[in-house]
Amino acid sequence: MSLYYDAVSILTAPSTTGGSFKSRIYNARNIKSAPAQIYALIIEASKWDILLKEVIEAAGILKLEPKLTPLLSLLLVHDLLLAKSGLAAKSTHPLRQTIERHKTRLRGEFTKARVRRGCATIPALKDAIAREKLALQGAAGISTAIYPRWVRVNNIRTTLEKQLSTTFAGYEQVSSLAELILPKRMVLDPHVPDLIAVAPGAEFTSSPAYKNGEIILQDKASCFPAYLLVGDEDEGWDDGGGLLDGCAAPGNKTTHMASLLAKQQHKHNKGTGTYHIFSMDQSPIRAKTLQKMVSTAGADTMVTVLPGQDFLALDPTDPRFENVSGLLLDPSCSGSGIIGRDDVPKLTLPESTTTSSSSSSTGKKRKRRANDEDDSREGKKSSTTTTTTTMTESPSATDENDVPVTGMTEERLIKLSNLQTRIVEHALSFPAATRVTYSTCSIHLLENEAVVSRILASEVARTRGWRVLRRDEQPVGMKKWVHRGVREERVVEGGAATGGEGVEVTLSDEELEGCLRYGEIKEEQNEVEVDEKLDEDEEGEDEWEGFSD
Ligand SMILES: C[S@@+](CC[C@H](N)C(=O)[O-])C[C@H]1O[C@@H](n2cnc3c(N)ncnc32)[C@H](O)[C@@H]1O
Repeated sequence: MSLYYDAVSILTAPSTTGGSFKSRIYNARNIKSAPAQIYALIIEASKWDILLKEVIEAAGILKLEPKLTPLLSLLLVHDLLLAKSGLAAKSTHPLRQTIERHKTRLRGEFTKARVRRGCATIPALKDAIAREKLALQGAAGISTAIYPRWVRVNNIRTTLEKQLSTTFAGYEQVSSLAELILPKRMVLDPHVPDLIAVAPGAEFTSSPAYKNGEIILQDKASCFPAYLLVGDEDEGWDDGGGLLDGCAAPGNKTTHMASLLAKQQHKHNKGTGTYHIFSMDQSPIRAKTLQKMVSTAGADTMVTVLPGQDFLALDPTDPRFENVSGLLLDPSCSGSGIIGRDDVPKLTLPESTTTSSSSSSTGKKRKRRANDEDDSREGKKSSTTTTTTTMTESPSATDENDVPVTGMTEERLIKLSNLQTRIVEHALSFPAATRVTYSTCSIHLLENEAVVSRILASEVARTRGWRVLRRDEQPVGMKKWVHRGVREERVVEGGAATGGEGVEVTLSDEELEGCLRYGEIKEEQNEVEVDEKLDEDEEGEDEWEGFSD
């Protein structure tokens, strides 16, 4: 039974720990059950919450069983009615017996709720509930479209055109993220090729395209580094050198690089062996996930995974790397940019005689920056930021991040910044390197622009003539991106991390243009203008566009 108590403890813990919802579970110290099991239970229960509330209230079990809390009852009833293997508890456990005393009633109410919605099957019912939830959120003024689900088409296995006529066949193409409030709508991203935004609740993990690696769920910000490095099919990577991903697990950016290369190769009729990618992670466990993702994406022939390899221990003069000309570095960071992603499910709970209804079960949402307006609508904005810098020689989240932000102090940020700087400096020393991207999912200047500034001042950068890539040299979609580097730390109100305020960098305007920030941005239709206009507009009101994995 600890599964249900563990899930309750995760959902009711104060949100001071930061990180994505998944990382909070994996980093929780007080749980006994498998983190994956807790995660799956909460995510699944959150998809059904409004129906479960209806069933539990109609069955009246909270009045009959005073030991059950609304949240506990919702999780238990979910498993009783919907989990393939039923309740995860011994038949003698008192909590299981409490629920099972009412199983006939609960099942009866569940059937009535299904029939009321005219659904013959459970999948049809699931769809109906997803639509009801979206409509309810819309009615409450919560724009779910601000947290779209991002789907990247994998050019190794398929094409955008094929996916539009299969996976997205029933989808209506709309032009702004705000219109994703209704299901079965999609936006083709104007910045990153082959990237599609859909409504946040959209489920793809059981689709053939997802299982076959034709589509990959990867947030927009996490797509910047590979695109900046590899570029478009017409003006992209053409120096024939190899690529290297130094901090690669779970593999989103490695597989994105492979996809971009595959597109270029198809277009120019080159064989898939033309380019090669070395991909590594110092964690042997995470490297297994990396290898799995590479294989699922069909990139085995393009990518060599070096499991458990510390990038800093890699010898740049090793003959294997003599042609490596592009390196992508996405090292461990504070993860502060994903702290506000609000991906902790908020469950609508059943009413008991003593408990008020529809309470949000989960921790508080992180506040936005002090100077943001309109904080009143829950989920309106988040402070998610990924910064990517591309450097040239005369360079994400899901669970990409592996450092919990718990107790993040300035001292800790400086340590991370030191390590990040060492990692990028090491990349700059590869003999054939001409381009390097560095990215974090941190909002802190210390981990972003300050790292760039330190790298530029390093000996290797000065002797080798490294500089930051100018905006006019960036791939087409990235030139249009509005948010660029900043000189001063942005103050984040109420954030768990405090470090870095007061820190400044002296990067030139041109160098800041090479640092792309992901965060609150303007509506996309304003971004198709010329660069100068975009710069002017940047000062204006901004709209949240998505979040990073
Ligand atoms: C933010 S995650 C990378 C996410 C990945 N780029 C993606 O897009 O899926 C950082 C990874 O860097 C790895 N890492 C940190 N320092 C490293 C080093 N010195 N050498 C190799 N891997 C390292 C960590 O184990 C972690 O898996």
